[in-house]
Amino acid sequence: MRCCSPPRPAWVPTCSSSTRSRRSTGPARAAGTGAWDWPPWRSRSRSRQRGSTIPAMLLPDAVCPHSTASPRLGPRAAGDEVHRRCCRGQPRELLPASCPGMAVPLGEPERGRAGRAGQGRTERGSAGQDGMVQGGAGPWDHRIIKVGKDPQGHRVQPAPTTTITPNPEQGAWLNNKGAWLSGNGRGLTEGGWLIGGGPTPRPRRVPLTSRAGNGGSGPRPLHGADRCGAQRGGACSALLCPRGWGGGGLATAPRGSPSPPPPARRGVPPPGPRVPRCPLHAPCPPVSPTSPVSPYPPYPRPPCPPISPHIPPPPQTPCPRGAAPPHLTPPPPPGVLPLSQAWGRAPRLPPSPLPAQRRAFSNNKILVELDESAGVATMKFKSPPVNSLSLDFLTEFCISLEKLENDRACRGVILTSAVPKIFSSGLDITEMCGKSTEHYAEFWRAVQEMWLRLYSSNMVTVAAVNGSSPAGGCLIALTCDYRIMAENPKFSIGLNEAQLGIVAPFWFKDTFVNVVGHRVAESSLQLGSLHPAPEAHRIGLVDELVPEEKLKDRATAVMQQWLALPGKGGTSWAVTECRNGDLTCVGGPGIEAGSCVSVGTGGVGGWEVGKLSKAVRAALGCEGCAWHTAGRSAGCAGRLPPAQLAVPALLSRAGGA
Ligand SMILES: CCCCC/C=C/C(=O)SCCNC(=O)CCNC(=O)[C@H](O)C(C)(C)COP(=O)(O)OP(=O)(O)OC[C@H]1O[C@@H](n2cnc3c(N)ncnc32)[C@H](O)[C@@H]1OP(=O)(O)O
Repeated sequence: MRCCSPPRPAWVPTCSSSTRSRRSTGPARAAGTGAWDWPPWRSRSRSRQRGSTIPAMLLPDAVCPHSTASPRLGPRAAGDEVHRRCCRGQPRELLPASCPGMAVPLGEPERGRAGRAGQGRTERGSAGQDGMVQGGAGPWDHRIIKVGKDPQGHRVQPAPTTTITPNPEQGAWLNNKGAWLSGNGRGLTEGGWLIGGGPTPRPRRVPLTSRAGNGGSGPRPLHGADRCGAQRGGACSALLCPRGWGGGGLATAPRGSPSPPPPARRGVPPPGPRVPRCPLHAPCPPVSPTSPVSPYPPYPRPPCPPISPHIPPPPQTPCPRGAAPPHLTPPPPPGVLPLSQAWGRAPRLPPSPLPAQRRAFSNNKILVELDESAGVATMKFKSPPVNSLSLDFLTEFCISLEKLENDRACRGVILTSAVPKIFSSGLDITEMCGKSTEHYAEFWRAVQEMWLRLYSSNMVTVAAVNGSSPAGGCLIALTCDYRIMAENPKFSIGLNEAQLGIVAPFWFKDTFVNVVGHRVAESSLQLGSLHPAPEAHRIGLVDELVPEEKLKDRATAVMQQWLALPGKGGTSWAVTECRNGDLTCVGGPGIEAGSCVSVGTGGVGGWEVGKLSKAVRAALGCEGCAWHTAGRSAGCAGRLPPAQLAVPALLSRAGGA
């Protein structure tokens, strides 16, 4: 129930006050032009000011005192009355849809009343009639559309069908009847209609049936499961509560639907397909038709707890290990990667005396088996024929890794392949040609994220290389703490990009240099060498060779050795950032950002995406910063003064066992 009632944002004005403030700020006309220079109700700017993106247009009319008149007078009459009483004959185009004066859908007989809205700016044709609607002076001068036709020139249905022409730059929308709409893409209101949309304009017509929910005082916020705030980690705004908000659901009209479905009675779902109820929220208790319960939701309402999308909320029982379970740890601030949570994890626990517990989860590309008693997971690549690193693979890799990061039972990961003779063939070449620029960007972001997450993992990472491992496959192995390879001379490993006529990105190169040293890396990269296993061992590219059948056992033994070390048994590292010429610790595993050794001024924020990428960019761009790991330093560490180079070594592990 708590989650079903929609929140009333603290800043939301009541209808009357918002009407007042709108009037007080007044829709100013540009001098001499007669055009409205800015719609004063533009909720977008209001929302921005208040740090919210919820447009005022989505305000509940429940907060409008006028709405009390609605049951008595009926929606039309109430609308007329309020329009006269409060809105002082303002052109309808300039009224917010949350005003009950707009309760009657445009396109109904009232339409004629609106007349012109600003000389020379918008001129409303009758619905369905072709005619020009053009912008006048003002920010939307350029806007010219045809009444009765959509932007593609297709003829559209007469009113109340609405075609929306978005102007993302201005945050304003124009319909085919010349009325300005306001909103931020999460929902647009026009009279008795509420038009769904997304940040990318996706015109959908949704007849507003929710008026029935409170006696018909005006438009209701649209809610669909796809818009549930809780599903995006925010507060739920589910409006499907039968206690008043929308009468149990909003029907979604198919495109071009000629008319809205008949209004529903309060508490009775309207006909038509129902928007699915938010699966994250408990259903509201049934409300009897005669229930004296207020149809309006109580507010302010505490926000729903942050819940990862698609993961059902875990039972909030005490953690058997005595520490706060991960889902009860405070959510990271906005813009902070969840990875940071892993840094703050409680000290490792000694191996459990209980019998070995194994868990496994799998996705299409990767099989993960977690031995809880050992605290070790094995990630097996299973993407035949060659485990190429496609976007899907990389995404699933990062998700699996993050799951393990956040799993308190897991302290180390062994990476290996379930495909015979191939560890990984590297980046999927088909992802790098014939695709859109956006796809390339997404793909490369995924490649980098894979590298960053693995390199910065809080867990011990061991690569059990049981097959060939060119290019990107080699990068995965290089990014681990330790590499064991099957001693099969047919298996080779290396950064062979030069043989393909491409250049290994500099962060591939840096990772390579960190492992094999400068000179070996230089010649190997220049030749694009793929080193057979024995040679790879000789040059230090892999740490040891073992017969293939012993690879798993050896990897497990190495892992135990690492995990037996004090502290987390993992790598110790910190991101350092250059500020005013000084290095500052941004954070690291078990190291609170800003609370560890810092050289120079203050600590900085933590694992914040922007800052991290800035640090990494700076590190890799040799701007005087370095991204360090204990025992290996990436980037341009060589340029740093010795004192700064010593910083990572000074970092002691906090929170170790
Ligand atoms: C723009 C800057 C980018 C810089 C960074 C680039 C990083 C990279 O990782 S680039 C990719 C580099 N990878 C390679 O060069 C590997 C090429 N592949 C091989 O050497 C071999 O395929 C093998 C040793 C991995 C496996 O050999 P084998 O068992 O004999 O299998 P096949 O050669 O017959 O291949 C089977 C099948 O898989 C396709 N394939 C192989 N590698 C890739 C790949 N990287 N991406 C996509 N697809 C790959 C291969 O084409 C075969 O497909 P079919 O012909 O359809 O059966």
